[in-house]
Amino acid sequence: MPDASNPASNSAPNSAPHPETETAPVLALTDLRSGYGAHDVLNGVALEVRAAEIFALMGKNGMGKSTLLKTVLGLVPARAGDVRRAGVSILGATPAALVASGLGYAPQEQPLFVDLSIRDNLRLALRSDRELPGALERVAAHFPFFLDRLGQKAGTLSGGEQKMLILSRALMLRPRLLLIDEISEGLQPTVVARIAAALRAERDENGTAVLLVEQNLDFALSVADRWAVLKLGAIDDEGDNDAQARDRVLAHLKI
Ligand SMILES: Nc1ncnc2c1ncn2[C@@H]1O[C@H](COP(=O)(O)OP(=O)(O)OP(=O)(O)O)[C@@H](O)[C@H]1O
Repeated sequence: MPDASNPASNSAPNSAPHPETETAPVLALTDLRSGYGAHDVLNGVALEVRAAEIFALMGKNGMGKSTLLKTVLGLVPARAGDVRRAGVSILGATPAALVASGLGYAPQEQPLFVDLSIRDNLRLALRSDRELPGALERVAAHFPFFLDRLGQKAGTLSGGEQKMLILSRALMLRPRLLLIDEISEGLQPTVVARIAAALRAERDENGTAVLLVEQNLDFALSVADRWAVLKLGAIDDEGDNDAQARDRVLAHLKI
């Protein structure tokens, strides 16, 4: 039974990437609507993430950013619209199919097993221990210090190290598109800078696309190629990460 909160849980690090068409975006949302009970949260979101780009999604608290990621993953059911991954609709796809399509997810909630070691937290995302050496190689490329501490319990890691472990677990599965929910929350600047460096390297060296939900504007604009602001469940503004980006985003985030 795959773990629905972690679509990476049923995958192999070397699974073949989803066939990308030359023209289709890595992720395309059209008129996406979802919510909880009688409460509509997403009110018709249209968004495209392209190959090998980091796309930052920002917005004030409660505007629906996490709900958008969860709707892409099917954890919150879409009420209307479409979610297309490399041109193919993934609405209603199983967690295993989402992983096979190249999706990875680093959720905002701490999804680690605190009483298990770093090694076991990584192993749980793999189908077989045979895949562990390749997966650890991938982890070491970004956060080599984990290799010396594989036996340490995840619950004894610092907050920043736990975030790096969550990111490592998602990246070791070699996603084509990684969804990341507020990874910088509560972290000190040096840790945020390490995570930023890992994301840039992942994009530049492996062509991985990232949809980054963030409140930290400086971090988001230090890595993003493009950005959008979500307001009341719809995209209010979007653009390239150019000289005007910071002022434009700030204008939307002002109270
Ligand atoms: N499981 C749930 N059941 C009912 N309502 C929910 C649930 N999860 C979120 N909501 C509501 O949906 C709205 C959007 O929440 P969401 O977490 O997507 O916003 P967000 O933009 O990610 O906010 P934040 O930046 O504070 O995390 C909020 O009003 C929130 O209270």
